[in-house]
Amino acid sequence: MTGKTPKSRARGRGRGRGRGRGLQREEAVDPSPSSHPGAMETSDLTVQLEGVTLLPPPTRFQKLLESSCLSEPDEQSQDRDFILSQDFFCTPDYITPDAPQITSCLEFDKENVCPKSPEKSTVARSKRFKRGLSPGDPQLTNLASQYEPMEIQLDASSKDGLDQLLSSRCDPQKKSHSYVSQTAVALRCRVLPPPCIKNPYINATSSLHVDAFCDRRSKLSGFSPSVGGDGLSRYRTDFHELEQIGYGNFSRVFKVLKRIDGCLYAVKQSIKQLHNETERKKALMEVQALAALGFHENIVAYHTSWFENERLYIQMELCDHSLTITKNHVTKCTEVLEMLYQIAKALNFIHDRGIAHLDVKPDNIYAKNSRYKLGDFGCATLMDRSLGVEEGDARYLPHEMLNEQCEYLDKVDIFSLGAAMYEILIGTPLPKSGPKFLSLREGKISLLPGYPVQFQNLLKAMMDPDPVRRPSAREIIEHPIFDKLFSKSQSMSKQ
Ligand SMILES: Nc1ncnc2c1ncn2[C@@H]1O[C@H](COP(=O)(O)OP(=O)(O)OP(=O)(O)O)[C@@H](O)[C@H]1O
Ligand SMILES: [Mg+2]
Repeated sequence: MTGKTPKSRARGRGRGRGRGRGLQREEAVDPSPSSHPGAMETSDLTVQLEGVTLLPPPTRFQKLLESSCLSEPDEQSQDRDFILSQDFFCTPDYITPDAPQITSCLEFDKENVCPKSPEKSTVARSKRFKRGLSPGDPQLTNLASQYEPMEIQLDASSKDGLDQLLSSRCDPQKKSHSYVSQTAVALRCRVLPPPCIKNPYINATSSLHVDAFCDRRSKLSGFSPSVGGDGLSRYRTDFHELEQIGYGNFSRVFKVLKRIDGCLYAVKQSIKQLHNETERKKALMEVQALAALGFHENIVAYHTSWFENERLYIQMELCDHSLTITKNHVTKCTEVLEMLYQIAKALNFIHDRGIAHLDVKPDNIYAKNSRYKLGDFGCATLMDRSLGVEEGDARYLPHEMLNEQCEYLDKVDIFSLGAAMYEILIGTPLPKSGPKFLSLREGKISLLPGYPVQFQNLLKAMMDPDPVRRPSAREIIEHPIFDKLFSKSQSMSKQ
């Protein structure tokens, strides 16, 4: 970002608007211009902008303002309103680009104009063009000459499209050089969308999979890992980051405020840059699974995702916290039953759609308004094994998965859910290895005094060494133990 402090940015924006309006009021009181309208504006501008000092000699930019005002008396007041707005000089912080090279190629007259507002300068230039200048105007040529073209490397696939795009505007002699203005690059980013990718979790026969974009897919490589090539960070443009709320082996998760709708979300960001296509494809499996699944009240809701700076960003529903075991952890039996029931419903939903999660554990179960939600689909795969299998956290995996002899991927999730609930009940993290680790995989779980035997038997069945004998997610949610739980909660709500 720029070197501006947030405070200075906020002040700049707030005052700018106020000053613009203030000037209009002053002019309404005394509309008579002085003999030299340009000089009058310069002094007004100095007063209004306080900290921004206009030093002699006048800049080319000022000259442009003055001559424009002299040549167009009827548009004078409109132009002033526009130019004297502080917004003209300062880019709002959320659209200040991260990429420094763009700033350097657009900076001009650092002393008089807020130097870190390249995007606004570009916009302002086009507005001036509409209001008074024609393409052949020497003033415009003068101003444009200050903008150095930037040399960029073009890959073979994008070059064709870009050449077509620019053919009507480029000098044929210059075409042989790869000099392209920044505006053209930004334009290219808008006209050439990223490729469409097939979602492996959606049935191939589905009507959604008419291959409308197959030719585009084959021509363009990658998943546009550098969205933001026009210098804007989508993350910074769309969201205001509030705090980091979690991290895992692969990602950091932030609580963010979405600027356009004012709602809070969680945005998960990959820690490592995903340099090659294989890495990016693998990371995308998570969002593809979430998108293919759609909405379920016990699955963390997925909103959107994108690549930026070679990292994958996933915008999700914000939850309160995960069920990670902490010190002084106490959980009531009814709460654990509720968790088991709700996550079994999530598993039933995904298993019905042929997807296995393969990383069910307390860290990946989130609580929100006393509802429990399954998240982190980073290891999700198809149960028919047509996609690769990547195992999750070994502490919660059954022996058949660790021995890579796994036929029933849905039953892996059942074991993991049983192990996760067991861990929450005993209140201490499960072992990563050793004799205790092995005995748990042999179905030897110690008795839990104070908890109903029926419940303990259910957990034992879920962690059975034989995957076939483990109950399915549907069998779990239909277990009679939940009848008691719900009849109790119903009678409590009637009271
Ligand atoms: N939607 C969310 N709302 C609130 N907190 C979240 C959300 N998503 C993730 N978190 C927090 O961030 C942590 C890390 O997220 P996540 O498990 O998705 O990352 P990961 O790198 O894939 O983890 P792992 O190491 O398990 O593979 C979670 O344990 C949780 O505490
Ligand atoms: Mg996780």
